[in-house]
Formats: sequence, structure tokens, C-alpha cells
Amino acid sequence: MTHGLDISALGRKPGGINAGQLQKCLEVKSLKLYYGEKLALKSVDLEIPKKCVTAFIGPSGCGKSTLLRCFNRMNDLISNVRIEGDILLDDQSIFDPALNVADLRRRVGMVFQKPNPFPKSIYENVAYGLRIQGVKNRRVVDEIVEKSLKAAALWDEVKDRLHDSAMGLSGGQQQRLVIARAIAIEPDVILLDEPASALDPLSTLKIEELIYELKSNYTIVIVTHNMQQAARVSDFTAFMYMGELIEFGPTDRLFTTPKKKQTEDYITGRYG
Ligand SMILES: Nc1ncnc2c1ncn2[C@@H]1O[C@H](COP(=O)(O)OP(=O)(O)OP(=O)(O)O)[C@@H](O)[C@H]1O
Repeated sequence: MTHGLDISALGRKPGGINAGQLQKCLEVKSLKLYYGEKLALKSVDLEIPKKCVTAFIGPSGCGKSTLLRCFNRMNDLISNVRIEGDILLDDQSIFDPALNVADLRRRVGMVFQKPNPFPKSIYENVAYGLRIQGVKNRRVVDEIVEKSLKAAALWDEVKDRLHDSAMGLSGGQQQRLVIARAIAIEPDVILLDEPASALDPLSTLKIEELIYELKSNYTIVIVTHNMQQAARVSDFTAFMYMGELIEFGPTDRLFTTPKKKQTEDYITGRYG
């Protein structure tokens, strides 16, 4: 019998998940990833449910970001990477030669640790993906920019300075802008790689609240070093260790009664 954490004091949001109604969004099948000779993901199997928040936790170097980057084939951009196994998005392999990678990246958006707005206005940052898609109608772009900034909980703070540079925003605002930019092109999935680790506590709280709001429309996968954050925001948690997926399950269950000794050791702070 393993012992976990009392997560009741962490300010976890109410509202459980109904496992019976869950549909899978992403399915990882026997996934191995090599950087040159080094095996960084050791045959991972995992199903990520739709419109839920799934957190990847584990000690530094365990492969969390590597796995996250697989979902929109960001690892294609790194030389020397070899992948075996498969990942299905809505039952279609993301490695299918017929699949358009640009379209995959539109459907699976990504937000990084360090906010990366473009050196353009707030408005143009959000409109960027629409411009690439050839959307020219000014009214349509205006509407989507407003809707996306509202969905990213930034509208009220920027509505009077949409044409100012995005670089003048605070770090937390920039991160919400980047999320608005991702939302504007209507993705199915939003990948967040340590989205709050460069932010102060108040901005972190806003991002956590935003993640909670976003899951009603999007499937969210978040990598975090911060176990309290995983416990607060996620419905499901995957614990990884040295390239292996050790345990996956509902966050409440994984934190309170982990099934594996390694999970227990990690969440109770015995290593990592
Ligand atoms: N571009 C790369 N080339 C070679 N090895 C890499 C590369 N990126 C990551 N690795 C290695 O793969 C392993 C997994 O790294 P990854 O960044 O996915 O772990 P992580 O769990 O996200 O770590 P952290 O929490 O520190 O970001 C590590 O041993 C890392 O050194």
C-alpha cells in the first residue's frame, strides 16, 4: 500500500470528471524516441482524454517535454531524432504521410515556458495565424481577435491599446497573449510546456484559472515541474521517470493513493 499527498488544501478546483463520458483525443502507442543513440522515451502508451487537462510530471530530464513535443511533431525540427511507435489524433496517425504537418500544428497549438510574442502589436499577434490562413475580412479578424483575447482573459486589460506593441506587456500578459494567439486559429489541443514557471505568483494564478476555463473547449496537456500546480489544475496526471511512463490516472487518485512506489516517492518529495 502506497501513501500519497493530502491535496485538499491546495485550492483544487471543484468539479470532477465523469470517466464514463470521456472520449480519447490523443493516443500514444508504444512510442519510442531516440536522440541519436540515446533512448529518451522508452515505449510509452497513453490515452489523453478530450476536453480535460492532463499534466505530465516527473524529475528533470525524464522526457516530459520530449513527449509533449511529439504531439505536434516539433521534434521533426531537431536533427538526429528517430521515432518508433505511433500517435493518433482523433484516430488518425500524426505520422501519416498524407497528413499536412502545418495543419497538424494548427490543430495542436503550443505555448512555451518563456512567453514568445512577436515584435508586433497586440492585435497583430492574435491576428497572425488568420493572416497566414488568408483571412482578409477586417470585421472577421476584429471579431476573432476580440473573442480570443476574451477567452485568454486578457481583453479587459488590453482593449484600449490593441495597437500598442506586445513587447510592452508584462510577462504574465504576454503569456496570455500567446495563448490568445493559439486560440485564434481554433486548435483542438493546446500544449503548455511549463507555461507559468517564468511568472510571478499572481500571474501564475491567472494562468491556472485560465487553464481551468479553457478545458471546456480544448484538450489541454501541460508539462509542469510544480506538483501543486499539477494537482490544482489537472484532471489526469502522468508521472514519468527516466523516459518511462510510470503511472497515469485521475489526478485525485494518483496524488492521494499512488499505485507505484516511484510515484509515491516523487510526489512526497523523496526524490526529484
Ligand atoms: N535536442 C536534444 N538532443 C539530445 N538530447 C536531448 C534533447 N532534448 C532533450 N534531450 C534529452 O532527453 C532527455 C529528456 O529531456 P526532456 O527535456 O524531454 O526532459 P524533461 O522531463 O522535459 O526535463 P525538464 O523538466 O528539465 O525540462 C534528457 O536526458 C535530455 O538531456
